[in-house]
Amino acid sequence: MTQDHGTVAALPQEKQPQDLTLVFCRRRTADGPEILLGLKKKGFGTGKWNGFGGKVEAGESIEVAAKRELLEEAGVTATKVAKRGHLTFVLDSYEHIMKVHLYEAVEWHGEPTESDEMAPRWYREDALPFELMWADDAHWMPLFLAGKSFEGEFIFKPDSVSIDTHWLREASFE
Ligand SMILES: Nc1nc2c([nH]c(=O)n2[C@H]2C[C@H](O)[C@@H](COP(=O)(O)OP(=O)(O)OP(=O)(O)O)O2)c(=O)[nH]1
Repeated sequence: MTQDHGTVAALPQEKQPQDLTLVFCRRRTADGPEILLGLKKKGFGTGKWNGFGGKVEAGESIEVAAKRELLEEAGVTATKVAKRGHLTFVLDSYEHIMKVHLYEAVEWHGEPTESDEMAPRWYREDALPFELMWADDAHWMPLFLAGKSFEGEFIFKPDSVSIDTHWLREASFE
């Protein structure tokens, strides 16, 4: 099935969408730009390096949820975030269709601190551990690091690890 934006497969009808957030902080150093990742210690995606985020709670705006998860998981307070991505993930191992709202923390403060969910660490942006991250990240992270905004859809193989089909394009969220 083909849709107007190039979708390569029909989404499974039996799954309901669920909104989640994902936030990245960046900093400039003498060695070049760095991005804050966290090693997920428990729950979905344990053992992977990722930005900080989680499920949007009932009655909560997506942006408020993004800031809350960053504070809960990394001890960092974002006073200004900018939406940079809208990604749909479909995995056999997850009961919902994931609608991940991806943000860059434009203004933030606080020293990243380990929580019970994530162990934070700064990575040079030219040396990211893609082999220890979700498979889709290698597709869209170059756009993120280049300052672009984007949307896309990733349908995983039955192993929930590798990607079966996907589309990705630049987008605007202003
Ligand atoms: N980079 C990347 N992030 C992903 C992918 N799939 C995926 O769920 N995420 C992100 C979105 C969320 O930030 C996080 C999953 O949320 P979570 O299960 O930790 O949510 P939560 O904190 O509310 O969890 P919990 O306390 O209720 O267990 O992982 C992916 O393929 N790539």
